[in-house]
Amino acid sequence: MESITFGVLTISDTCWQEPAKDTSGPILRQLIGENFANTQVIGKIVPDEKDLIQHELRKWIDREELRVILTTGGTGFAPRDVTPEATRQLLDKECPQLSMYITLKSIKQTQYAALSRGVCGIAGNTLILNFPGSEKAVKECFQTIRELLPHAVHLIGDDVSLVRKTHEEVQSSARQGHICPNKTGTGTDSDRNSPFPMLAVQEVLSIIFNQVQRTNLDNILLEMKAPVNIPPFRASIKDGYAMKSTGFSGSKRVLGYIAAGDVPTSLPLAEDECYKINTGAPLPLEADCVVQVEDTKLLQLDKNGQESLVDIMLEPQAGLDVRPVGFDLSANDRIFPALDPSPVVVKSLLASVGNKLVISKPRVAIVSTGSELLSPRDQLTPGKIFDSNTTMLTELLLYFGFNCMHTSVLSDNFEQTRESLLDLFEEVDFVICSGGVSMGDKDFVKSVLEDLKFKIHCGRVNIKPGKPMTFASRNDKYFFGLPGNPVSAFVTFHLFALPAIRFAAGWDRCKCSLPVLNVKLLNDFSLDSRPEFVRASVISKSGELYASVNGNQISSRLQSIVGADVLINLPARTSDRPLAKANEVFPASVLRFDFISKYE
Ligand SMILES: Nc1nc2c(c(=O)[nH]1)N[C@H]1C(S)=C(S)[C@@H](COP(=O)(O)OP(=O)(O)OC[C@H]3O[C@@H](n4cnc5c(N)ncnc54)[C@H](O)[C@@H]3O)O[C@H]1N2
Ligand code: MOO
Ligand SMILES: [Mg+2]
Repeated sequence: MESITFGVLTISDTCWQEPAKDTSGPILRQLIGENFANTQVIGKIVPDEKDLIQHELRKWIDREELRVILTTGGTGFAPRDVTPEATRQLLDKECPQLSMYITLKSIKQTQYAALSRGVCGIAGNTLILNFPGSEKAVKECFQTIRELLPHAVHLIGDDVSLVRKTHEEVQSSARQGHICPNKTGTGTDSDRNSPFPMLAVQEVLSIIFNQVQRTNLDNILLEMKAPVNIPPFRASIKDGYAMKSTGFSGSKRVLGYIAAGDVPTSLPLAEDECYKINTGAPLPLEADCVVQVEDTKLLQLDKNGQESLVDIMLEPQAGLDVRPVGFDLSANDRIFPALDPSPVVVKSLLASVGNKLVISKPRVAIVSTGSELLSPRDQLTPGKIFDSNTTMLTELLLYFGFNCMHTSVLSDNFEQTRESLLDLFEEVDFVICSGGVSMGDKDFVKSVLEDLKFKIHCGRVNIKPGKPMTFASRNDKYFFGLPGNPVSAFVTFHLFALPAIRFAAGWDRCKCSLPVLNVKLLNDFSLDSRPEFVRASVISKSGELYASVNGNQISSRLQSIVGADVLINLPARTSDRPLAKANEVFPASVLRFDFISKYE
């Protein structure tokens, strides 16, 4: 076991309401970090609610790599103090001597330690210790058990042989450098090549769609019935005059004016009378048609300057320019005639029937890795570059209607990457990471994934750019390791990450990938040994779509996405076909809604 993961659970109504008041949790996390090198710590705050405490404890107990849980708070005599009761129910084995030891040591400091009811025990392969809530108490309790923890953890893991090794490891303050995950420095030539086969694009996509759990939007949306009629009243379609169609054309007295938003009038209406009415306004109960104002003539104004007599110059027909109740959508009909996950469609249709349902979207985090990265707001320093991937990927998510919940920029460091991913996956479903997935000595991403027990379904794809694209998952958590090269990240986001997120959001599989249409090459283009996704602008010439390649396609040159309307899907070079010729037709993936740059 390379490292011990701790969970620190603050149990307190007050801290739940105001997290800033939680000082004991952070102190414990700090003490763990200071005393145990090579460990990860995650923290959480829950109120003094038994089921919420147990929910969080169960989540952590189930995490294979999480071996120690320290709770602080809720161990006293107060009515809301339920931590021991919540904990005890989850234990496979109680460790009363451990809690007694803690109490005996604490009692030397204060007799009030006798009023703490905290329990210690083992659940699965996790050791759980209840500490009191005060800062002083957690410091004392931590000091009491510090020495015991590594042995206890390995005894639980039933691997006593590791106790000594772990003891040195866990006690040593020196951080252990990780040897190159690709072992290229070990001299054994076997590791001079990637162990991951280069998979075809379609194969990667079918793996993705088989792995990613799709939100069943169909059930949610297609089963929804309209709670109201649209329109809820007989509504005028035009600005004009509401009347009885049996009254024929000719002059009619104007009884009043009905604006949109007015309540329908139930006053009697003779055949030679009418109401002035606006579009969207409710018809008077006795009217059955509307003649638009263009088909009338004003004959008279009353002394207040209001219309009093009009000439209806069109023969009125029953139902003319009237939307009957429920005409657009009647109550109990399905709101969605078909599945369309576009937020514009879903949200506006739900709004139209006053439904407040919020369809949650997949939670996504963006991670950029690379010790060379600087924030675009920093000053450039030697050996560094500005991080453009974080901005690009965040903007791409936004462009496609998804939100980025977290962004983080990590240096090329195994532990830091591991800890960050562990924390992020507590909060999100997808991590879209760039960098550190190829053959480099500090390309830790794949080995971190393995360490976190993620299954790497794809470690390389047979495409250019984007070859080292990595897709991994663990239960319902999904990880995309896009290559660090900005254009590789751009292309692989579109080809793999976006379809996966859309699928998780409930999109139909056929709509998840970018739409593909045929384009004609404007100029010759030499083919690569890998199938290539070339950035190109589209010109519509007499109804035909031509694609003009956007300059040098090297995967580091972000400028190639300028004006990129499509990615031309070019085949790999073969001996008898080294060149894609001008006017040849190729499929192209459409990158944006406005994908025609020029009309000629
Ligand atoms: N020996 C081999 N070397 C490389 C191979 C290979 O097969 N054998 N693959 C090449 C290909 S193809 C690609 S793509 C890159 C991808 O490598 P990584 O995913 O490990 O990316 P990094 O090495 O971290 O960075 C690559 C490149 O991109 C720059 N970068 C990284 N992050 C950002 C960012 N956030 N913003 C802007 N630029 C970024 C980084 O500085 C590097 O220049 O591997 C090839 N190598
Ligand atoms: O796969 Mo890389 O993106 O060609 O450089
Ligand atoms: Mg690299």
